[in-house]
Amino acid sequence: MLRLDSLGQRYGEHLVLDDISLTVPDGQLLCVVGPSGCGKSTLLRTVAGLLPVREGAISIDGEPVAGVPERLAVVFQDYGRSLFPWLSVRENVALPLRRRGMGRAERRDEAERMLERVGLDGAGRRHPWQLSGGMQQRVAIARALVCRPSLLLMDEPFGSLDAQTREDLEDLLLEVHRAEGTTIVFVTHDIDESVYVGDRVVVLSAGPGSRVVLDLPVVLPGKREQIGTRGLPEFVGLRAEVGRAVRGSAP
Ligand SMILES: Nc1ncnc2c1ncn2[C@@H]1O[C@H](COP(=O)(O)OP(=O)(O)OP(=O)(O)O)[C@@H](O)[C@H]1O
Repeated sequence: MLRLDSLGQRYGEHLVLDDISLTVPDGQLLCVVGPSGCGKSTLLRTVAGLLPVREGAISIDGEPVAGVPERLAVVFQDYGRSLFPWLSVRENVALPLRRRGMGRAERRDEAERMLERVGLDGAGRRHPWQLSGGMQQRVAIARALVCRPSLLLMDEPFGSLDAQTREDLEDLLLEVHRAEGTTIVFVTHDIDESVYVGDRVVVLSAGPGSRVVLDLPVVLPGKREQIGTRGLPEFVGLRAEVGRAVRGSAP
């Protein structure tokens, strides 16, 4: 469980986040949306231990966050720079397992299992630069999940992909989330995307000093599916509610 208690964050004198309190239960996929510059990435960077906690507290499974937490993985938008071009796809995915002291054969098997999970079985011997952007982001997701993190942070992970690939990866994320049960905090600009992938959507107000202005559970009937789900009256209603909160909080 991830817990934020009255979290505040600033860059020098510039207050970015103010009094953010949230509890994310195990296995939840939480989406965070808000106007540009409101502090979504700052929130993720703080949870990831990349920025010191200035006010309030963060804990993961009851342990206060101080430095980069052990069982945490992060996927950024910029897949092109997140993979090592000189390593094969399989070696990229297996890399985090080295630090765990896992033997070579076991590392290879685990990497192959994750590649299969993200629909890239057979691509293990290729290099990242031989793959499309969408395939590279699948590799980044496989690498993030290979250590079975207790928390996965995703910062606009599909932001630079074309619409079709983006939809494919949203569905892949839902599938992997169902199978692995990982707790995920997913930052996106895209209101539709937040309602489509989220179990819950949190909207931050415009800065300086962003706060939570909406905390909405997403309950949709049936299995999510791109065309059908987005046409449901429940989906349309939730999207409008999130849209109003984002627009209402914009400067
Ligand atoms: N390293 C930094 N030093 C100083 N100010 C920063 C730094 N990083 C971000 N900021 C400022 O903090 C505020 C929040 O930035 P952040 O990137 O967290 O917002 P965001 O909601 O993720 O934005 P976007 O949606 O446009 O990606 C902005 O005003 C930004 O200019």
